[in-house]
Amino acid sequence: MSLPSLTAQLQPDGCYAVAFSGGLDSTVLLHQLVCWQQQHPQLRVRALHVHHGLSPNADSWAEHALRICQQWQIPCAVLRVQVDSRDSGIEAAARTVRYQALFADLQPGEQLLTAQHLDDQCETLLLALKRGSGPAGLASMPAQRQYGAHQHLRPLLSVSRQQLESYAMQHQLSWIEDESNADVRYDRNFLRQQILPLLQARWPHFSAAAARSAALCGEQEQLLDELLAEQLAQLTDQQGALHFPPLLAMSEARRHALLRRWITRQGGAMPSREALRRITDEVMHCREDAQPCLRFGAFVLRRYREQLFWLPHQTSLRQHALVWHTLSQPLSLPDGLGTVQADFTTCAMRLPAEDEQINVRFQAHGYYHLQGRAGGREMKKLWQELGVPPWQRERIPLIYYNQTLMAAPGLFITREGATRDTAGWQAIWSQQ
Ligand SMILES: Nc1ncnc2c1ncn2[C@@H]1O[C@H](COP(=O)(O)OP(=O)(O)OP(=O)(O)O)[C@@H](O)[C@H]1O
Repeated sequence: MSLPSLTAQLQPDGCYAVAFSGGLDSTVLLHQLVCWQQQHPQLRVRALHVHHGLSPNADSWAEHALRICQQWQIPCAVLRVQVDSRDSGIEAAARTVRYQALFADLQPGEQLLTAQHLDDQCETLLLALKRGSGPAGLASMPAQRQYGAHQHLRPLLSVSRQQLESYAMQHQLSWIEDESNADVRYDRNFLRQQILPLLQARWPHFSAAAARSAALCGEQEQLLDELLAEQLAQLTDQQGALHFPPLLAMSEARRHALLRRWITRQGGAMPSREALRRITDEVMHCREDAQPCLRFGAFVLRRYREQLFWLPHQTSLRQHALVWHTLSQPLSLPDGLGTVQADFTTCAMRLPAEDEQINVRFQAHGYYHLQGRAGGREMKKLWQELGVPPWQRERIPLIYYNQTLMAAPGLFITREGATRDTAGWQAIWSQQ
């Protein structure tokens, strides 16, 4: 079998890492690259095998991958991962960690190749139909996508499994069969073993036609992406918050299209129609002071004033109190909040007295006078004036001397914390 698709998609002087499971598809892909490299010695190819540790055979698969690569004189790395299937099914969890490991191992300028084929694409489309997906889901797998700084290509997407098998026979390739592929309790295997053969027997071009439908859906989605990109950029601020009032004047279709793109850009999964309706009804239309919060897996959607926020699920740090013993050393904050450190080149806050201990807490109540402002205010009012959303108020490090609030780094200094002489410091909060 000749594979024009490979040479059409790849560069003869490119730098490629093949995700090599040792199964039929990736064995054919790797073999083609090895042959192609003989004609184009500048082509750089290596193999990456992910060891999931899920099957008792995982070690022997890794050994097989290494053996084949040694035979073909291709560098091969085995990447060991741990699959945690608590949040999603085992297949989805394995896929997530697999791609994380593969992309993390890529070198600058290297592109990732995976070997999904036409029948995989057809199965993906049928699975998307089963879930009731919209055009983005029905678009199935793109032949090419950008992932961070790297390209991910699927050069065999238009090649059928039967073609791959003939190629493997012709070149006497050996490959491994994952025993779990026979288990029809998995939806994909059920389609592969029991449904697709029936469809193919009746309509031999079914997979190719389904893949064409997927590509057409992908094209529509891309067009919408392009048409909506400018408007989405105008509505989104640098932190990713979405200014939503204009969405309420739009048709439902346009509002949903913008919300979907905003959510996926923030790292969320594609929301259902029902979820989008709830966002409109329960979050955008609710009373301003209602503090709505919708949970989506590991994320929450919140509203503050006229903006929507898509945030990782975060805990309140109200109960935390840390003692800052040595000002010359940065103080590490809990829950990935970074550090606070002292800057003695700026004289903003007074230094603590002998009997005052510096501590950092994450809550404040009561009435305060701030430096540089006339009159005092309730803490709640101060946060409102500063435009700090309620959920952030319990995650901002506050500097206290004993029981008295002195400052919120970068936001304010209280009258008690202000310095009246030339000695002093300021607290800097670094959130990396
Ligand atoms: N253990 C592995 N090590 C390296 N690459 C792998 C491994 N498993 C799968 N791959 C790569 O991913 C491709 C798709 O494999 P498979 O069809 O089993 O994945 P999947 O779980 O259905 O998910 P997806 O198709 O979305 O990646 C393979 O052709 C191969 O390139």
